[in-house]
Amino acid sequence: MSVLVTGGAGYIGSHMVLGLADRGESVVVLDNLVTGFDWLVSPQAVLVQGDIADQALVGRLIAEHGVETIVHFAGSVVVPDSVSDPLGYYLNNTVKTRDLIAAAVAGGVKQFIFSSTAAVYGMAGLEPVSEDSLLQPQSPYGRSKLMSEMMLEDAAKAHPLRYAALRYFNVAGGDPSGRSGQATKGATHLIKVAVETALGRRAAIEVFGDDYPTPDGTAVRDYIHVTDLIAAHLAALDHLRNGGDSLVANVGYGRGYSVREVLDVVRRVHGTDFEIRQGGRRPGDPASIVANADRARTLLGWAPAHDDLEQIVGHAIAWERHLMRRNA
Ligand SMILES: NC(=O)c1ccc[n+]([C@@H]2O[C@H](COP(=O)([O-])OP(=O)(O)OC[C@H]3O[C@@H](n4cnc5c(N)ncnc54)[C@H](O)[C@@H]3O)[C@@H](O)[C@H]2O)c1
Ligand SMILES: O=c1ccn([C@@H]2O[C@H](COP(=O)(O)OP(=O)(O)O[C@H]3O[C@H](CO)[C@H](O)[C@H](O)[C@H]3O)[C@@H](O)[C@H]2O)c(=O)[nH]1
Repeated sequence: MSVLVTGGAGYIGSHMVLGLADRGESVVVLDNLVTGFDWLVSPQAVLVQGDIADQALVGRLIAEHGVETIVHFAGSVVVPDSVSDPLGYYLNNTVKTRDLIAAAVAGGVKQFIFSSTAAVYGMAGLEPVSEDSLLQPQSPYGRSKLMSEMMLEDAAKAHPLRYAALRYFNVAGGDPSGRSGQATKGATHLIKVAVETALGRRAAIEVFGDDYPTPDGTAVRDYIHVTDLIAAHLAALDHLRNGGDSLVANVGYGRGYSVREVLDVVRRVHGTDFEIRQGGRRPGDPASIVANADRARTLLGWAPAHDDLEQIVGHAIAWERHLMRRNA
């Protein structure tokens, strides 16, 4: 009995592989290595290089490894890129997820855990959003993920498949013992870019927009430590294995930080100043998104252990130093 992790060579997926392996689970990773890295995959897992849309391959992996659960991270993840290449995002995130779900149903997979996103809410306002808040994605990325949620909901009604769609807020940081982190080339995520700038790998960081209706005018997000996010996946896996119902759940801390506040924390934790340039708004960006994650806490028993922006940034810095030594 194995767990199939798609996108397991990527940032978040590689942490899931570690979380599963640490529990003694048998893990198969399917990843086409478009943005992932084979060296990020724990040697305790089997890595298969291939595409999630290859239904014959997925069917073979399910049969050969006795896969009962698929945890689906593979996808395209950059909000502004989805604005310039919507059809590419709908193909990789929606059409190919449909193929993967079809292979899961055909192969008799029992449980499916899906990487959804806070981007499904869109213009959320400053109040924390719960799962039944208005779904109004502002970007093709958010829409591509919402459509995947809808497909899962319908497939689960028609077939013996139960699922958890976890809506992640902004994931950051790295494995506390330094085994994985974000290695994405040309990364666009705020904490990764800020840490690269603090370590002198970029000349400056640009703040996208200072005229949002937020306390300091810069956009507000709910940053969650990747290890806490993985704990929510492991809790969702246990919930489904124990016969629990399908669910959609937010995974965030319920506390928002503005871009300026995040940059202050990076400066403080790293102990140096770096150049910050003020720029205009980035297409597809909502002003603020903060989670109400009561459902994950009550239904899954999820209890975060790293809810501390300084710790998140500290782990991101430690990982970045590791990458610099590795590439030296
Ligand atoms: N990073 C965040 O803050 C965040 C927030 C919400 C949701 N998510 C979701 O989490 C998931 C993982 O994101 P990440 O930050 O680890 O990104 P990532 O780019 O590091 O990981 C994605 C992985 O999927 C692989 N992949 C992409 N398309 C594939 C395909 N067609 N077939 C096989 N493999 C493929 C890539 O090679 C990569 O290893 C994504 O679905 C993303 O939408 C991320
Ligand atoms: O160099 C930068 C990078 C980012 N930002 C700002 O920082 C905030 C956070 O941006 P990120 O790119 O780090 O993250 P997003 O909120 O755009 O999106 C991330 O979180 C979402 C969920 O909230 C999605 O799921 C998505 O996959 C993931 O990339 C945004 O206001 C952005 O404009 C900057 O000002 N400068």
